Amino acid sequence: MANIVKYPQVQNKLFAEIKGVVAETEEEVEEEVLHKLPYLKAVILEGLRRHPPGHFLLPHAVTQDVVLGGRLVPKNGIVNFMVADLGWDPEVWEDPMAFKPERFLSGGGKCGGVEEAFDLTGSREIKMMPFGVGRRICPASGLAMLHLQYFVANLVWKFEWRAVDGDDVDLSEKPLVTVVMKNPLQAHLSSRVK
Ligand code: HEM
Repeated sequence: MANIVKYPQVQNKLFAEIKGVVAETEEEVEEEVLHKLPYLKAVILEGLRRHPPGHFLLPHAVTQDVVLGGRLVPKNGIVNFMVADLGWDPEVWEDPMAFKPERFLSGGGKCGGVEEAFDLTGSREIKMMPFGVGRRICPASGLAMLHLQYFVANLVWKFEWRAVDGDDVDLSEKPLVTVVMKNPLQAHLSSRVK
């Protein structure tokens, strides 16, 4: 939501996309239409890439000696995966620190591709892993994606979000159990409901 407030063009594009599939009189964006909103999904994916709630996975361990990139990880050795850094790798992502949902849409840049084809589970390739990958992937990743899409769609459908005058939204992060905003988002909301 902070990026949506910071970049009004993202919010306008999102609102226009929702308006294209939801009748103006509808109070709610229903779950059934979420699959018709590729830009919404791209915004959520970009949020998870740029600001993954966990900068590390749960610690994993190897059950036998493994050589990874020329280095030995000994049996029972603990491996930590640097989730945030993976999503910010300039070798993989063009202009990685910028918030550009278009990169998840067809032809949207170095990591572009048809949005539906983006492999969040990492079963084909791993470009980011906000939910982990493989056997220990977050079992609620589908539920989390559904809720993120549903809530963001409805928050933008029902309210116009504007930054507080003179306030450049500060995206600095603070690590707690998950990573949160260092300075919580402040915004002016106006109801769009007529
Ligand atoms: C945006 C929301 C969420 C994110 C980014 C997220 C991310 C993650 C990550 C990175 C892991 C560790 C994976 C690994 O170590 O390989 C994990 C594990 C887990 N998550 Fe989530 N999660 C989210 C929401 C949820 C929700 C809503 C639930 C429960 C309803 C949940 C339940 C779990 C459980 C039970 C595990 C442990 C799985 C295991 O160790 O086998 N997560 N999650």
